[in-house]
Amino acid sequence: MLSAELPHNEVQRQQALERQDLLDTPADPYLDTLTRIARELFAVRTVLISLIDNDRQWFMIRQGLELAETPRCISFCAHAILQDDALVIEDTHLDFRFADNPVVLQSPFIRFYAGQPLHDEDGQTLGTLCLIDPQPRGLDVCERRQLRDMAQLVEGYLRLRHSSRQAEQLRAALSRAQRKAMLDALTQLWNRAGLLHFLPQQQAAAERTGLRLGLLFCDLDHFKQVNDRHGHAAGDQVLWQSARRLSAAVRPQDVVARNGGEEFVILALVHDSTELLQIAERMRLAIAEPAMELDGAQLSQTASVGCALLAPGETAADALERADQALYRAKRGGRNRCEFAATDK
Ligand SMILES: Nc1nc2c(ncn2[C@@H]2O[C@H](COP(=O)(O)OP(=O)(O)OP(=O)(O)O)[C@@H](O)[C@H]2O)c(=O)[nH]1
Repeated sequence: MLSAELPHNEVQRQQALERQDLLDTPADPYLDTLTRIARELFAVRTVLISLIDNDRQWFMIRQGLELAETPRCISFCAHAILQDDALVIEDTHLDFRFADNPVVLQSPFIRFYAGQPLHDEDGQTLGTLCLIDPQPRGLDVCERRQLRDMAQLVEGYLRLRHSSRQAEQLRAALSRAQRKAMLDALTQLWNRAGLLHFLPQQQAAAERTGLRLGLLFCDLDHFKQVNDRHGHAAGDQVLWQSARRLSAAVRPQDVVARNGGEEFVILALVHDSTELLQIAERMRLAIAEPAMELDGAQLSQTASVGCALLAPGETAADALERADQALYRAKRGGRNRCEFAATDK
């Protein structure tokens, strides 16, 4: 195996990566969508947005791969960033640089790789948009152009995101180390610590804007059976897909967290209970349809949702508790349904 050399401008490249503040960030619903389309368009097992950090490659977005990062020394993308255009390996077994790479010899058994370098506005290479498959194959001229075009969309989106106010606020509020500690490794959503961090911020935003803070608890139904019947890895895949679907079902400024196990909590600013229940229903439907994909097989999954509006004078902890009780009612009432915790306030 041949590890990639460092780019001649590695120091500036790392600085650019730090400046963009892309490492250890939660999954982004728009990039999720784009890479999902790429996966279907190119009919490959895995699509990644991979960022090349000092000693690791970190997957900012991943479709069809469980790993969150790998050491840089075995990274294909570390080779790809040395090129101007895509690095395409049609069959890793025939390439001395990769034939005995652990990710070729073991899971995910990479045979085909195509990585299009991603540049920032100053031309620094941050990482790649890459396609991976366990079968050898090529990329024709048209597919190479499509990959280039998609990478351009990713680059454009990252630039816009970088300059957006939201990113500014996130950066101001959290250091990278803090943010990393608040991310759930399996789903790339905020974890419970993240949820508790954002709760007072969302509460303050509600007061500032005159909106109400809605709290939604979403729990997958009979999830234990998924693990029991299909195995823990399949359960993890269902959690991953559920996380993506829930993120896509709400607005980017809403907070989506994994509260633990198979329970998700969403914080959303809304006008009233009608709007909150619409979001709850959207979340329920997002899990139910279409069926979850499990390595070719399909699995029906439903979720129950309990929601509450933070009442005037109420603590966020009490409102969370009421939303949790509403979830309990939804479960008791037959599951695959939404319940709202009414108050007289
Ligand atoms: N695969 C996987 N399973 C998990 C994870 N965290 C928790 N679980 C499983 O989630 C299941 C939750 O089971 P229960 O609390 O009984 O709930 P349930 O089967 O979903 O039933 P209801 O919530 O009552 O509809 C347990 O089997 C846990 O082992 C995880 O990270 N990965």
